[in-house]
Amino acid sequence: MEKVIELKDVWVRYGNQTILEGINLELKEPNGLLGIIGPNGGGKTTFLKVLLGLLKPYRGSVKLFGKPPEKSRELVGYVPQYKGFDFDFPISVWEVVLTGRMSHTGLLKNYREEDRKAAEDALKTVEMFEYRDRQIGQLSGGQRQRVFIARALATNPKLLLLDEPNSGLDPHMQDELYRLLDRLKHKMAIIMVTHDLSAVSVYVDKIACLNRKLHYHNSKEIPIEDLEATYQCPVELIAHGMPHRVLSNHEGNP
Ligand SMILES: Nc1ncnc2c1ncn2[C@@H]1O[C@H](COP(=O)(O)OP(=O)(O)OP(=O)(O)O)[C@@H](O)[C@H]1O
Repeated sequence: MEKVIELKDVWVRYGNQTILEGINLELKEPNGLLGIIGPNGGGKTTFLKVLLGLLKPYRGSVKLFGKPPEKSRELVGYVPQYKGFDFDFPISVWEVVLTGRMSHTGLLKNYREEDRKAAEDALKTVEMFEYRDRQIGQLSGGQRQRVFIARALATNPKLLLLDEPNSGLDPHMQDELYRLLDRLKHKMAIIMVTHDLSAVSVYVDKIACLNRKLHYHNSKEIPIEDLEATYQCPVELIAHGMPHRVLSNHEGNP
């Protein structure tokens, strides 16, 4: 079976600042949830952009499903951070999800029956179909996030990338989000970038830490040295009801 992701010695820089340094990552399983943690500015969003083919490494190779990212776009769903999004922008839930099909249709108004069906299925998957005629600005933060996930699901991706999907959500909404991801991860591979270290310890199947360099051991266990190298400070592990672990560090979690 084709590997979901294969990165070999990937280096990325902005100007003369190196952001990603010698990244190697192999993800073979077609499903499961990988959490990527790391400090602010550590390169997590940059890393996702490399997977999406939006940024080209100056060294190294990137393959998704055996192909370069620009040839595997339709297999990848992306839920970016929407922190700059103007929620007064007049667009309905239905239209947001349909934009997820735009690479298929070209123009939104020309969508076909299969686009309509894909958008409907995606909204049903995230349990938001009954909200399809609402304006996006009329939804709660958790509901919006579900709609954006539906948008990413509208192409039936085999890999779903989420950039801090829990940010700005209250604990109850976060819980619902993680339960949704828990369901989705049986159908696709998911990578979630997050600062929520306690959620990572509970919900993900595997963890990677990123701060310029990526530390990954194809497991949920991260050696304390890797955590300290990533956060560049002493890290304390707190037992939190076996078998989960919660990390405590300078970012104040939990
Ligand atoms: N377009 C850009 N041009 C120049 N530098 C950039 C650009 N985008 C990001 N950077 C820099 O690259 C570094 C990594 O940024 P990135 O957004 O990937 O980090 P991050 O780990 O996602 O951070 P956060 O957790 O705060 O979202 C930062 O120092 C940032 O200032």
